[in-house]
Amino acid sequence: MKIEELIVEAKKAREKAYVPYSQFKVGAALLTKDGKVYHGCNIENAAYSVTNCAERTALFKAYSDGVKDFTAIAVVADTERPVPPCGACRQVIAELCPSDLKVYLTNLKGDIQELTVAELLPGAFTAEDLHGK
Ligand SMILES: O=c1ccn([C@H]2C[C@H](O)[C@@H](CO)O2)c(=O)[nH]1
Ligand SMILES: [Zn+2]
Repeated sequence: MKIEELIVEAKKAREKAYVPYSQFKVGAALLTKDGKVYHGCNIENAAYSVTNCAERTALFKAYSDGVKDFTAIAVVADTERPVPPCGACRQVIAELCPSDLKVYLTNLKGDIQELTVAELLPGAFTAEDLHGK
């Protein structure tokens, strides 16, 4: 699948966002090694802090289906610059995706920032830190 197609999928995911509090819709599209696409949107809550971001929704959907091998993730929002994932999502992406996985941050104007998971969260806290001696 071409990156442009994955970004179209992220825009479709964005339309499903549940955002009664911020009105800020975000979509994510996670491409698996088998060529399947998992959609994710942000899902807010009256108790604001339990909101789930689009990126984590997509990853958690895939993981809960037992799917763990990905080739790319695209994220889109109506932002001036390509939408930057929050710190929580960067940490979850760093845990569940390989460090060389391609991340495409985009916006509705068509700007695309391509980076790797390693670049998304340099110095991430990892399982090695937890268990290493
Ligand atoms: O990369 C991002 C940034 C923000 N949000 C969501 C969380 C919340 O619902 C809204 C405003 O922060 O946007 C995402 O889903 N992904
Ligand atoms: Zn987030």
